[in-house]
Amino acid sequence: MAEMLSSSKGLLAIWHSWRLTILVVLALFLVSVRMYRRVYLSRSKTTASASIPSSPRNKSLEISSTSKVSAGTPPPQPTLNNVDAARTDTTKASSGPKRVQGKRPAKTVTGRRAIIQETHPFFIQPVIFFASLTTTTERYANLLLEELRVSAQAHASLIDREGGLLPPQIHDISYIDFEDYFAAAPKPPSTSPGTQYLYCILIPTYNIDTVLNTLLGHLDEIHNDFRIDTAPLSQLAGYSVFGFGDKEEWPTEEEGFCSQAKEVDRWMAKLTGRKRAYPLGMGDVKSDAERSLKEWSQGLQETIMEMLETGGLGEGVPGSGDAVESDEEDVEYLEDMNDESYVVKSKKKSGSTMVDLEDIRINGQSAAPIPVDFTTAGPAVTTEPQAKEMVPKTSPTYTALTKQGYTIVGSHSGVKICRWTKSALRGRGSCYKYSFYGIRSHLCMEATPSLSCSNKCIFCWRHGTNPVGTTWRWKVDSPELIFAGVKEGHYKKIKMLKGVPGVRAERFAEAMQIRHCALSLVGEPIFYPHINRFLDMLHQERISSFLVCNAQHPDQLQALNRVTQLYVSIDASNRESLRKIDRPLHRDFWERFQRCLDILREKRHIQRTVFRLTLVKGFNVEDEVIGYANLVEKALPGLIEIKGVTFCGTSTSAGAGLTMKNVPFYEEVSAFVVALNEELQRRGLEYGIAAEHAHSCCVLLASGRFRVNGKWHTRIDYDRFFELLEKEKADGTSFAPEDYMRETEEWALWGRGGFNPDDERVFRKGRDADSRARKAREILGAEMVQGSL
Ligand SMILES: Cc1cc2nc3c(=O)[nH]c(=O)nc-3n(C[C@H](O)[C@H](O)[C@H](O)COP(=O)(O)O)c2cc1C
Ligand code: SF4
Repeated sequence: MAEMLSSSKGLLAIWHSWRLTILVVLALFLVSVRMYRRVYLSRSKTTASASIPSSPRNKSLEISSTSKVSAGTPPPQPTLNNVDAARTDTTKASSGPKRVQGKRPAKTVTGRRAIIQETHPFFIQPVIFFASLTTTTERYANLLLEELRVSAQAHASLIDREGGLLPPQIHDISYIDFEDYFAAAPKPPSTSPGTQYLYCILIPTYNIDTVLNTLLGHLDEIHNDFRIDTAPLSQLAGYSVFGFGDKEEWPTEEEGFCSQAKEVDRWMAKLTGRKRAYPLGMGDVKSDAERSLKEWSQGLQETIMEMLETGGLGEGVPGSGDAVESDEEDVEYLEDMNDESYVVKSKKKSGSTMVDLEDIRINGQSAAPIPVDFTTAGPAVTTEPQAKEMVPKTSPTYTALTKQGYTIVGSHSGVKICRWTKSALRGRGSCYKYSFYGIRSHLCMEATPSLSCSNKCIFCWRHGTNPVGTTWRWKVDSPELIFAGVKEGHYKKIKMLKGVPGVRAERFAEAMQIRHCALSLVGEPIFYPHINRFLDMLHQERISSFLVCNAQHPDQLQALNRVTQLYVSIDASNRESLRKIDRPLHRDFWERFQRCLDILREKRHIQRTVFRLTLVKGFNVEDEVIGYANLVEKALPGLIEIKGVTFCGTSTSAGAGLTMKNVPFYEEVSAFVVALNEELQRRGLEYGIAAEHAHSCCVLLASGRFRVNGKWHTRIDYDRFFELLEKEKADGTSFAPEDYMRETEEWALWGRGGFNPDDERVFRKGRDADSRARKAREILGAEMVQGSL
C-alpha cells in the first residue's frame, strides 16, 4: 500500500514538472495526424480529376473559384409531401468529400426491403441532381423537372392504389451534403415504405476544378471505403445520367466530350450494383442538347412506366462502370458471335449444352428427321395431319438454343441479338453490312422462320443445336404469330441491354424501331412454307429483308417474292468440295445447287443477288479460283461477299479436322479476292473490288452495274426501295436493283479499311483491323487501292 502511494506521488511529480512538454507533444501529434489525412484525401480527389482531358484546342477559360459556388442558386424546395425535411433543407455548401460514418449495412436489409416492397404500394420518387456553373444545366434540369412533374400528374390516378410516380425532387449538387444522398440511398418515408428513389443526374463537364471533382472524389471514396458496402446505393430504384458538353471545343469523347458525365455514370453503376435504368445520354450545348435531353427523358419515362408495371428494372444484362468488365463483355460477345460469319462455337469442357438432334433419342429412337429425298415439292408444302412441333418447349434442343441466347418463337422460329447490334448500340461500329450496304446494326433484327436446315456444314457454328431435315414435316406456325413473336423477342433483348456500359441513349432509342431484318440466323428461311407472307409483313412495316439461302431448295427459291437483297451461300466451287464442306442431306445436292444458280441469274435484273463465299483454308480456297469464277459466270450475281471463316472450335469442326490453321488471314482473303477479280476480268466479266470491312475479314466484289460515273454504288436507298415496292404492288411497275442503289461511302472503299470514322475503335489484343488491312495492302501492292473494274 505504501509502495503504491509513493509511486502515484512520483507520477504526480512527473506530471507537474513535464505537463507542458506532454501537452505540446500531444498537440503536435494530433496536428500531424490531421495534416496527413488532408494530404491523403486531396490525393484521392486529384486521382478522380486527373482523368479529365484538357481542351484539344488549348483554349482554357478561367473561372474563378468563387463563381463555382456562387453560380448555383439554392434549389427549389421539393414539392413532395413525403420528403424527409432534414434532407431537402440543404443550404450548406459541400466543401469536399465527407468522412463516412456509417457501418457496413447488415445483409438482411435487402431481404427486409424486398418484403416491404411486396407488401406496400410501389412508388417511384425521381430525384433530379444537377451541377451548373453558367446555368445551362440548371435550365435543362428545370425542364426535366417540369416534364417529370407533368408525367407524375398524368399517373396520379395510380397513387394510393398500386403505387405510382411521385412528383420529382430537385437538388443542386453544390448545395447538398453528399453523405445524405451518395453514401446510402435515402430512406423511404415511414408513411410510404414502398417508395424507391430514382436518381436522374444532369451534369456538365469542366476540365477545371469544380464541384464535379469533389463529387467524383466522393463517389470514388465511398466505393473504396472498406467499412461500407461497395454498392451502398443498391436500394435505389435505379439511376440515369445525362451529360452536357461542348462539341466545338471537345469534338469527340476521346478528346473529353462529356467526360465527367461518363465518369459519374461509371461510379453510379458501381455504387448502385449496376442499376442503370436508362443509358447515359449526352448533349452538345451548341447544337442538339435540348433534343437529346428530350429523347433521353422520354426513354427514361418509358422505363419508369415499365418499372411501375413490373416492380423493378426487370430482366437485363447488368451494366457496370467497370472498364475491365466492358472488355470482358466484348470477349464474351465475341464467343457468342452470331453474325453471318460461320463460327464454330467452343464446346464447353464439361457439361456442354450443345445437343445434336441426331443424338437425342426418344424411346430409344433418334429424334432427328429422317433424310427424305425431296425433288419435286413446290412452295405450298402441306403439313402432315397432327404434325409434331419442330422444337417443342420440352425438348433438349429448345433448352440448348435458349441457353445460347435464342428466343424461340412458336415452334420453329427464332430471333437473337447479334454482337454487332450491341457494338453499334455502344457506338463501337456496325457489321460489314453497314460499310457495304448502309445497314446500321442497332436497327437490324436477326431472325429465322425455320430453325431447321438441310445441310450440316462443317463450319456452321449452329450445327449441333438446330434440327435438320430435307422436307418440312412439322406443324406450321402462322406468319402473323412469327412476325409478332420475333419483334417482341428482339425488342425484349434490346431492352435488356439498356444497362450495359457504353450503350448510347440516342442509339438505344433508335433501336426500338427495327429497320432491317437479316433472315440468316440459323436454319433455312425459305424452308418455311409461308415465307412470302412473312416477307410482306416485314415490308409493310418498312423493314428491309436480307435473306440468305443455302442453294438447296430451287423450287422455293423460284417461288420467292422480292426481297431487298437475296443471298446464296457458295461454300465450294465443285461437287466434291461442296459435299465435304456442306455435308448436304440431299443426294442430288449438286444439281440443286446448279439450279439455284440458274434461278439467281434469272432474278438478277429484278433483285440484288449476292454470292456469299466463306473461305476455309485447306478446304475451299486453294486452286478454286477458276471454279468460283465459273459459278460467277453462270449466275452473274450483282455482288460477291468474300469472308474468312471465323473460328470458335467445336466437336463438329474438330471432327472434320478444322483448326485455327484453317482460318485465313485478312491478307490471304484479300489475295484470293484479287485473284478472283483478275480471273473475272480475264474472262471479260465486268466486276471490280468495291469495298472492304477489314474488321470482319470481309471484302466485296461488285458487278459494274453498281458503278456509276466511276463511283461504286453498293449502298441501298431503303426509302426508295419501299417507294418502288409500294408502286409495284399498286400498279405492277417492276423495278431493278440499279433503281435503289446509293453511293458507297469513301471510308468503306477497297483500300480504306471500312471502319466508319464516326464510331469508336476498340482494339483487342492482336485484333487491329487497320494493321491487318495495311499488311494486306503491303503484300498485295498498289492494285488493292484502285478499287476499279
Ligand atoms: C472552363 C470550361 C471547361 C470545359 N470543359 C469541358 C470538357 O472538358 N468537356 C466538355 O464536353 N465540355 C466542357 N466544357 C463545356 C461545358 O460543359 C458546357 O458549356 C456546359 O454547358 C456548361 O454547363 P453549365 O452552364 O451548366 O455550367 C467546358 C466549359 C468551360 C467553360
Ligand atoms: S446484318 Fe444484322 S444480324 Fe447480321 S451481323 Fe449485321 S447487324 Fe447483325
